[in-house]
Formats: sequence, structure tokens, C-alpha cells
Amino acid sequence: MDDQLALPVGTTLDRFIMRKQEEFPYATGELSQLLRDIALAAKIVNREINRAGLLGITGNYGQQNVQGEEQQKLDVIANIRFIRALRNGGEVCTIISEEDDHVIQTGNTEGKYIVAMDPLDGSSNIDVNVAIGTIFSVYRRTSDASGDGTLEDCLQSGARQVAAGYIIYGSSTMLVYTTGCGVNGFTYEPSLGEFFLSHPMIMTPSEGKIYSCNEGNLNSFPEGIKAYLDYCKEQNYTSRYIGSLVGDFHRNLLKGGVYIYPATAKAPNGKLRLVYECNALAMIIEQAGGMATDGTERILTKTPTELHQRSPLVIGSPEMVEKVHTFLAEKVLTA
Ligand SMILES: O=P(O)(O)OC[C@H]1O[C@](O)(COP(=O)(O)O)[C@@H](O)[C@@H]1O
Repeated sequence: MDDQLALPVGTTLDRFIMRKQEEFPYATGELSQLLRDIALAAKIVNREINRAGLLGITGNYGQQNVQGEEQQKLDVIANIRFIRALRNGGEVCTIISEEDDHVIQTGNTEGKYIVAMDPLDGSSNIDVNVAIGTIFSVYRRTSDASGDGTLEDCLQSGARQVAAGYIIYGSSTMLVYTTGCGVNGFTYEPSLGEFFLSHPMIMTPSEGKIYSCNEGNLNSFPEGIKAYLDYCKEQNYTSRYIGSLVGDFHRNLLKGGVYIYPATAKAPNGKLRLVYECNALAMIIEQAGGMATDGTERILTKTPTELHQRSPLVIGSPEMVEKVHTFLAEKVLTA
């Protein structure tokens, strides 16, 4: 964790990015510009979300995405806005999006970066005014920087991320990200159109009392997860699950807790997507002193073979994730 440059709360995102770049003498400024492009798209999407009910942009878009999920109008709008900002910025050659079957070549053939994103996470909550989010991962391309990004560029393990983050559109809008030197959170001030540093160097508590999972799927959970949930109830832990990964993750990051989306009968590989949901949050939680696994393997060491592949996810306070592992291992042994 770099503590050389602890910038004060209230520092603008732009200034923070610039000052952090100065710590890397060989930095070219391209990643900094990419982060600014993401912040710009976040401001635009935030505005659309806030006005959605007035502009008639709530509800279904009338088509399904590659996951077979009904696309919401705001899913499509957020996707367009982030793609446009990244394309216009010029730093990104290829984008992977939850809303697109195939990779998106931006035409920035000199662009050094790949972005994987879930433009709007928590789709089931969009129309009911519950926190939703955007999740993003940034990779440096491994192919020559003269042409479109390759599939190999897009299927790198999470450990190769150069930056990762999310935007939460909740009671306030925040951008939380890491470039591998700690996790910082910025709160959006709409009247000034600026993100300001509000949560410097976030560390998650090693232990917590909150567990988050959809117990509606309990009957098809692995025995180890069922046993862990019983343990949580014996410990009088609190159950909190809003059904938006970003919202549940953000709460648990700050307060301490564990989010679990295991393999189920309905989703034998879990529901969440490794490349643009799990990897980014795994980098954030590890930078904040927490853990992220699929129940056994560290998320960041998994090398994806498909763009939209799913993975079980256990993420949060390290002692709680370890406890889940203990119960999973025990049940495997006694099965
Ligand atoms: O309704 P379920 O099965 O509990 O799933 C909820 C989970 O699925 C998600 O909605 C998946 O994300 P999308 O909304 O982007 O498809 C997560 O945000 C959330 O944690």
C-alpha cells in the first residue's frame, strides 16, 4: 500500500489521479485519461438514472442479452454511454461488456488498454430505486499495440488487472477504485459535477457480522454453505441482501461482512460473471485486506476461457471467507 502520498479528503478525483500518476516516473498518462473517461461516463449515467422515471427510460428494452436476461432500457443506455466515452478517449482498443455477446473493437488500434465492464449491475433493482452500480476492470493488452485487441487480450486472469473499480448509484453516487496501490472512494457532488475524495485508503474489517446471499435458493446450496448460514444464525449475525452485487459488496466492504453467491442447481457455476463482475471486486477486496474465492480457488488466479463465463463467489472480510472455506471443506470430507 502506498502511503507516501496521502491526499486529503475533499481532493478532486482529477487532482488525485494526476498526483498519483506523478508517483510513476514512466507513466504516460493514458491510464489516467482512461480513468477520467470512466468518471465522465459515470456522471452521465448517474444523471440518466436519477431522471429515468421522468424520461420514460425505466422498464424492459424488449430484447435479451447473451445471458438470456431481459435487458432494461438503462442497461442499454449505460452500455452505450460507457462505450462512447472509452471509444472517444482513445486509450482503449477493446471492450468486453455484459450487454454484448462479442468483444467491442473501438477502432483505437493504438490503444494499450482493454476494459471489461458490467455497465449496470443489479438490473432487477433499476426500477425500484434500490442501489445499482457499474463494475469495471482494466488490463494492458498483451498483443502488439497496432490493431484490434485479441481474444487472448480479453481472457487474462484477474491478477493481471492494472485497475479495477465500481460506481455505486445509491443514496449518494460514489466511485471506488484501485490501481494496485490501495482502494480510494470518491463521492459525487452533482451541483459541481465533481467527484471528491471521501473514503481514502479503505480497509475492510477482518471480521464482520453481516452475511449476504439469496437464501431463496437455500435448498440448492452446497451443504457447506447451508452449514455456514446456520453458523451465522447461531452467531446472531445480520442478514443483508439487496440483490445488487455492487450495493451488497460496498456495504460489506465498509462495515465488514461476507457476500456469497454459490453454485446452485439453477446455476451450477454460480450466477456472477468472472471477467466483468468477480475480477474487479476481487482486486478491490484484496487491496482492502479482504479475500475473494470461488469457495476454494482465489478468484484472481482463475484464467477465463470464455468472455461470459460464470463463477461462484465468496467475497469479503478475510476471517469470514476463511470460515466459509472451513465449512465447505468439512462437508466435502463428511459427504
Ligand atoms: O436475484 P439473484 O439470483 O439473487 O441475483 C442477484 C445478483 O445478480 C446480479 O443482479 C447480477 O448482475 P446483473 O444485474 O448485472 O445481471 C447481481 O447484482 C446480484 O447480486
